[in-house]
Amino acid sequence: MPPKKKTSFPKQDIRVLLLEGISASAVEAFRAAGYTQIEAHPKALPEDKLKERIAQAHILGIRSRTQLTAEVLAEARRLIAVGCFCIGTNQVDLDAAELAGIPVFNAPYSNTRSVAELVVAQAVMLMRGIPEKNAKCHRGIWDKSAAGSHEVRGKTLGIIGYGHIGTQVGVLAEALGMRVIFHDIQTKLALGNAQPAAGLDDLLACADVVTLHVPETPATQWMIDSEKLGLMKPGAHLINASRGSVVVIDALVAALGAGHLAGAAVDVFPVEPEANGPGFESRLRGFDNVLLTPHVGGSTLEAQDNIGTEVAAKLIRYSDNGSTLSAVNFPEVALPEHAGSRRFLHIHRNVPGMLSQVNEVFGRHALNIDGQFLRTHPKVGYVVIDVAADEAQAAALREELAAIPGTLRARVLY
Ligand SMILES: NC(=O)C1=CN([C@@H]2O[C@H](COP(=O)(O)OP(=O)(O)OC[C@H]3O[C@@H](n4cnc5c(N)ncnc54)[C@H](O)[C@@H]3O)[C@@H](O)[C@H]2O)C=CC1
Ligand SMILES: O=C(O)C(=O)COP(=O)(O)O
Repeated sequence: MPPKKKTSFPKQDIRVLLLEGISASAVEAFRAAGYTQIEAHPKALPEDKLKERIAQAHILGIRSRTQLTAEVLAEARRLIAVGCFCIGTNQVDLDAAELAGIPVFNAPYSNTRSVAELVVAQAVMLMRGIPEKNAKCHRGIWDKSAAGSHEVRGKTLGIIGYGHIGTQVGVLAEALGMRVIFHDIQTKLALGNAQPAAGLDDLLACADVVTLHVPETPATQWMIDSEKLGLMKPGAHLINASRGSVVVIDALVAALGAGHLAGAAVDVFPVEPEANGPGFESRLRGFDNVLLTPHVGGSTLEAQDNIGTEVAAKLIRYSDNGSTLSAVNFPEVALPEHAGSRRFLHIHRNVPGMLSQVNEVFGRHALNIDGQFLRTHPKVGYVVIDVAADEAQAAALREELAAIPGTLRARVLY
């Protein structure tokens, strides 16, 4: 018996393009779900190549490096969904993707713990002056001394951005005996004994170690500049594993150069190299008291394996079933299975009269609707209709749905 046809064209024609060394667990998940055309690249693609390849892809997987601008998305004529195999989605023009009818998914928690573990370890290393001592040992210099070296126990950790990662960092830091204060733009439930700071400036003035866990937004861009660094306690440490655009590097260089800060750990940079190998430039290079890491906060095998499975599952569910639950830019529809009926997906501009035009199409064919699910965002609507239609009717219906003015995408699943 031929396999049940789930999509408007056979699964073996759906092209999945995975960039930036996405875990093999994602490839396995797609294969297990019957997808055969999976192309996986170990690196990001340069923009011209990306435009060329995105034009052919139906499903695209990226990490934090690939910039999906409106210009790049304009080439994505066949693309049905994007998976960010990471937490941040700032690398995607989410509005442009939505207006093109493309839902974007991510893995909001899969690498949270990996980042938190690294940050807590960095806090310990910085407070002990280990980066400098390590560098000296490598140069053959023995510098056994307690000067400037402190336990973290009893010291204050200031967390800016008390979300998933920030709270985990706080819990782990308290286990080491640190006093935790935080600043967030939203009111947050404080875990353990953590306390909200009176404000950002207050946090900066009180903390021995400041760690950043905000997303990249217009408000967080260059948020830590020379003025904010100047508010930090003399001899304090800064950790940035959020986004490179949050800290003004020249200001950090000045604060370290002047000895105002005792050290820093930086995992993310305003400009990051496209690929592994030589080519990393930063004014922070050469400071013995600065821990530099190549954006590896979330790069553990455990996290990458989980992310591969999680985001692939969301993409497969959307491709097979139409569910957009947990999409970051799209009307969210949680859909039941639809055995016995064909499923039509209609993504459209959210303008008056759209639903009645969609229903008219089914009315013309005198078909009963088994189920209908609608969610809208201000600019985009997503309606899913289950109907017992035969193959020929389904093809005709899809054409008619696609012809409704304002349609962004029309697909049939069964
Ligand atoms: N270095 C790495 O490899 C990784 C970096 N990240 C970065 O970490 C960021 C945070 O991740 P999560 O904790 O999962 O995000 P989240 O969304 O759970 O938490 C972010 C928190 O920041 C707060 N916030 C937003 N704007 C703010 C502002 N202007 N001032 C103060 N607080 C503000 C939010 O209200 C929220 O509570 C991600 O957006 C990503 O950029 C995430 C994973 C790995
Ligand atoms: O999850 C995130 O937001 C990260 O920054 C990790 O990005 P990556 O998958 O390592 O490119």
